[in-house]
Amino acid sequence: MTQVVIATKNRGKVKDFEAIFGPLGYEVVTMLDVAPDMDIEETGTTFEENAVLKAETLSAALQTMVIADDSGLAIDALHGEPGVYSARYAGDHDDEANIQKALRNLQGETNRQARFVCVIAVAEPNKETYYVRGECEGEITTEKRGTNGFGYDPIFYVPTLNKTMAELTPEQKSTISHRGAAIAKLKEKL
Ligand SMILES: O=P(O)(O)OP(=O)(O)OP(=O)(O)OC[C@H]1O[C@@H](n2cnc3c(O)ncnc32)[C@H](O)[C@@H]1O
Ligand SMILES: [Mg+2]
Repeated sequence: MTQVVIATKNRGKVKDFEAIFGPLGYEVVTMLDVAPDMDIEETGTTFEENAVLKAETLSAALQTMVIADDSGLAIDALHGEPGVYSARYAGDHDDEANIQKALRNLQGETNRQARFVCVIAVAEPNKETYYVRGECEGEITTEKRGTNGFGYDPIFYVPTLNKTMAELTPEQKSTISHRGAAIAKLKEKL
């Protein structure tokens, strides 16, 4: 089976990638499998910078093609916060604390418009790195709903489906999500 190496340690993202690459006949391999002790510091100020950084660092270490995903939530009323800091907004990868901070900062706010952004970078030895970007529009709820997915999914409402991201199956999520949109663009390039 052909392997795709993803420079991530986020099990939620891995599930999203498997939902899309699995049916295409690819085996998804991640940093948890091939480089569990490696930590790539996300020093960039944009999703693009961080995605390229993660893909190129792991690709150089493994000398193989690597895909990386840098993503996050941009809330209009909070001027795009938490943005590239989505994973470490309130606590390092503490989804619950991050959600509570977002809800607290939006208390009494009527503008709930937000979008998920996903930039996927592809790095390969001796080739030029490239990236694609996907977005998904939604609204921040006032309380959590649903238990699927990860991160901010329980408070991200998708008006067209009348559900939060956490109320969707992984397959449903991939058809409308920022990650699904980015992977669709990626498939055209691979
Ligand atoms: O860097 P890696 O190891 O890939 O994993 P990470 O969780 O640190 O990933 P990011 O640096 O890209 O930060 C993305 C954060 O944005 C949020 N996020 C991204 N995509 C999401 C999605 O589909 N649903 C909910 N939250 C998401 C979530 O809090 C993630 O931790
Ligand atoms: Mg990260």
